[in-house]
Amino acid sequence: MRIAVPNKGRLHEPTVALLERAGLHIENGADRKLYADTVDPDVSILFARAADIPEYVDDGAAEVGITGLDQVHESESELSELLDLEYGRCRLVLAAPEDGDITDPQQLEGKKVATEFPNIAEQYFTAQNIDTEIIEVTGATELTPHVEMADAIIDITSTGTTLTVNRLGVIDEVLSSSVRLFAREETAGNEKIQQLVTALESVLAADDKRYLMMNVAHENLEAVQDVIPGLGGPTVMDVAGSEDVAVHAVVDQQQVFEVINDLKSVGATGILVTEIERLVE
Ligand SMILES: Nc1ncnc2c1ncn2[C@@H]1O[C@H](COP(=O)(O)OP(=O)(O)OP(=O)(O)O)[C@@H](O)[C@H]1O
Ligand SMILES: O=P(O)(O)OC[C@H]1O[C@H](OP(=O)(O)OP(=O)(O)O)[C@H](O)[C@@H]1O
Ligand SMILES: [Mg+2]
Repeated sequence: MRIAVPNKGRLHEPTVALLERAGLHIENGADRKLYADTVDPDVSILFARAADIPEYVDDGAAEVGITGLDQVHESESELSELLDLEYGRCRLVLAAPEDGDITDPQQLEGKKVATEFPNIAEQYFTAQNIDTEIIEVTGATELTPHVEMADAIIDITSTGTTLTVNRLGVIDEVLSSSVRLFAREETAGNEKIQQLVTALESVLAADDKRYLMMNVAHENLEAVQDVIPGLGGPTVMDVAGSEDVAVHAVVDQQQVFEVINDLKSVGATGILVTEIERLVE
């Protein structure tokens, strides 16, 4: 199985880190190398531009791809989404100069819209019966309304800083995006692909969980068990040479603060909180 992964840019590192956590250590990938093996002899990695990855999968050069949903839509290929990997979160928005008159997409009839996403833009305006001229650029789209190249843009925003410093306001949201794992429809059910889905899911499931370990005197055990929400009951183990027991439990990250306070008040001691690599349910 070949996995197409962004070769550079902001999606490269988190994608490699995710695959590593999922157990697919990359073996002989050197800087600028576009192909690498993994510890699994059946899995290799192709490094490609984020925008080209849907094409690699559609053409069969790779069985699965990891890139932004925006890129999958822009490619107009019919691919199956297998998993939302939840990073690279951004929005594709229609934006226009803050001090201009354009406040509604309908006002763009007969006007120019600059974008790195011409297919998405075309679909967006066609669906609303608005006839616009799409101007394709490959970056720095926010400049175009200020040099009379365009009346509005469709571009990515995440923190909103780039729009603000370029005095552009959001008129509409075109697409909400994050990084996805996808495959061709006909191969999506393959065993190896499903194993990859399970491995990546286990990393995502572990992300918002924490592992708690603590010592508890026998007489406090029941109170401690009442306090731990956990995935099923906590694990209770004898501690050699001690009257105490060790209690281990998995809890939601958001609950850790409250649970620790509760545990302390019912007599738990030596409380440890650790991150979890993977959680296979
Ligand atoms: N500001 C952002 N915040 C979050 N995600 C983003 C942002 N910009 C882009 N992305 C996501 O990353 C993907 C890749 O973006 P892009 O192709 O622009 O590469 P890059 O990482 O920005 O590198 P470069 O623009 O230098 O080539 C986009 O398709 C989108 O899914
Ligand atoms: O809302 P913000 O956090 O400011 O992010 C949005 C900016 O990030 C991306 O640009 P990038 O840095 O990838 O440069 P590019 O235009 O060359 O792709 C995107 O094209 C926006 O310009
Ligand atoms: Mg970019």
